[in-house]
Amino acid sequence: MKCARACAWGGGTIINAIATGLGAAFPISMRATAEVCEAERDSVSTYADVDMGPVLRAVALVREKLGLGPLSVRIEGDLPTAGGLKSSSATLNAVIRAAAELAGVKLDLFDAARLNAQISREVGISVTGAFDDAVASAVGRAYLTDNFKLVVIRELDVSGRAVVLIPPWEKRRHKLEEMGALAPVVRVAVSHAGLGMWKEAMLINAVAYGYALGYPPDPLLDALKLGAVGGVSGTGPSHVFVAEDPERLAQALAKYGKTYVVDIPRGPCEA
Ligand SMILES: Nc1ncnc2c1ncn2[C@@H]1O[C@H](COP(=O)(O)OP(=O)(O)OP(=O)(O)O)[C@@H](O)[C@H]1O
Ligand SMILES: O=C(O)C1=C[C@@H](O)[C@@H](O)[C@H](O)C1
Repeated sequence: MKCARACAWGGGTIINAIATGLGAAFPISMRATAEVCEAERDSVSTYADVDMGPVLRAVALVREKLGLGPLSVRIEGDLPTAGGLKSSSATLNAVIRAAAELAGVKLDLFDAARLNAQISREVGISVTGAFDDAVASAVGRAYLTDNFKLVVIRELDVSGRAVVLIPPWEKRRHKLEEMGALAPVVRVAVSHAGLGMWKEAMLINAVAYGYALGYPPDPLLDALKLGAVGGVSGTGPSHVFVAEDPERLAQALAKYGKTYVVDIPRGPCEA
């Protein structure tokens, strides 16, 4: 039986696309790796404690699109599935890249992300398709994207290191009406990102979505006081901050939950 392996990055939010359809994300150096093998029937195993229904449906769609038979998929990695860290985008990117190799299909990383967005909408693991997350995860760079048109608007120059905070708060992704109500503010973030001003965009986004989703503002305020930028990632509860002195910030935020210092990759994940 032939097998292939590929990996993809998790990520953090600059602008959550749920309110406007336009979003931006950057990669973080936590990954999901997929080993995909020809098999007698579809199966998926993973390191994560997640509902396997959506990923199984996604694998069936990936192999249909690539003209493959049944697949056994094993997902490994260090990317937490706490919510907000783009674990579904990374998992699906890793599966798509490995399956494409198995099928002998040359798939450009942006096209892999497009397929990811189409499938993630179809199986219901994202609202907009999360093309912003999928591109950052596959290409390993930060971009502003239009998730409905599946186009990249521009690259954003995000580099250095980041702090991931995973607080013990429940997910609030069902608050679609609240997120939509903040669209006028999120459009201001999009205007800034369009000019390359991603730090301003990230702060406006964090304040808007933090408010709409009702997360406590304390981690964001503490991070701002220490000169970092960031806030809630996606719909949370994870928060992500880009910081000059990430060790100091991680220490300051440890009272809110688990913290990790991560790199911001500058290229695709290599398995
Ligand atoms: N590490 C993983 N291994 C296998 N399947 C996964 C993994 N992460 C996500 N999935 C699949 O995607 C579905 C949605 O997961 P989840 O909502 O936690 O994604 P997420 O990307 O972490 O969330 P967010 O969009 O908030 O960052 C899961 O039910 C599962 O089917
Ligand atoms: O479900 C979605 O469409 C999205 C979820 C979050 O990750 C967002 O950050 C992303 O921009 C869009």
